[in-house]
Amino acid sequence: MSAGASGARRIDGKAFAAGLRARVAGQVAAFHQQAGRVPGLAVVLVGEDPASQVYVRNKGRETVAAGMASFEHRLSADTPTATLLDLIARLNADDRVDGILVQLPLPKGVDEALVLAAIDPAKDVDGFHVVNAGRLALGQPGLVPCTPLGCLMLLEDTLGDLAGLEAVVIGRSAIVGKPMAQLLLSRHCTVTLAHSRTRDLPAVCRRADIVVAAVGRPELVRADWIKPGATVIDVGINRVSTPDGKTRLVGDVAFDDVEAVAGALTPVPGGVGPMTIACLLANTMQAAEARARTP
Ligand SMILES: Nc1nc(=O)c2c([nH]1)NC[C@@H]1CN(c3ccc(C(=O)N[C@@H](CCC(=O)O)C(=O)O)cc3)C=[N+]21
Ligand SMILES: [Mg+2]
Repeated sequence: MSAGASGARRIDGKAFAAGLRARVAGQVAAFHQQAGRVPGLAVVLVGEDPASQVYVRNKGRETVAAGMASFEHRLSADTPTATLLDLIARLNADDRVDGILVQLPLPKGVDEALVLAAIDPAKDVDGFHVVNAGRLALGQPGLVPCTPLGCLMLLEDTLGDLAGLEAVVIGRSAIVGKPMAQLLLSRHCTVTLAHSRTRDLPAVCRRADIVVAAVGRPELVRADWIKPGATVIDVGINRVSTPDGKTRLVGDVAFDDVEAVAGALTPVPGGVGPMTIACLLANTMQAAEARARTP
């Protein structure tokens, strides 16, 4: 193979997500038959962050495409925490609503922890509530955060059984890194959760059969960090400026270099991002079925 030639399989998250959304759409149709209603997802957007507006629009479109009901609530950036808590209480009580997602980050001045704690854990399709985080930590069934769940699906589709593999997760956020580590542990990986204070991160990564990068640092992970043949999952979505004055999306992984060494890796875009939204729909379906069982 010539220098720089690609050795890695490109993991097609976009295609996998389309398949998952189609399977969810089938479950929605069956649920509609049995329950006489469709699952519903409420998305709450506070403020006018342009990236958040794009995500929320995409979520709404894909929710409807899967046959579910979509409820969007847009509030101004200066909305008091109490008003938001009031809305959450109404959504908790609304039987048409199976899933509630409050788009993060919330504007400064809103008490994020208080808002997330107010969501009924049975409707917490983001899996951010302490009850669902605790269930995941204890290995109990519950709602699992969408991004790490999507990463796990791609890993199992690529590698099959993950038992015994060395996994290094870079980034310890409550939304991705920590739940990712818990999920890999549940699949019997040997898990290292690395972060900004980790000593010799390249050497730690070189042990890994699986690297999940979730730090938000453009192209941090280089080719010489990767054991030949390893599977690399790139959670980063970084918008960077190019010399010609435009912007483009890059991940936390130096894709072109790592592609020559890795066994398989996800691109950005078209990797983990589409899986996040597909898993949100899957979680909403799961919440609807659980609520239908225990009204
Ligand atoms: N409560 C909450 N839950 C979230 O799940 C949540 C959130 N807040 N806040 C923002 C982040 C970000 N996020 C993404 C979802 C889809 C793509 C996605 O589909 N990306 C595409 C294209 C991206 C583009 O072109 O801009 C891709 O990677 O191929 C990206 C990012 C969900 N988030
Ligand atoms: Mg960190």
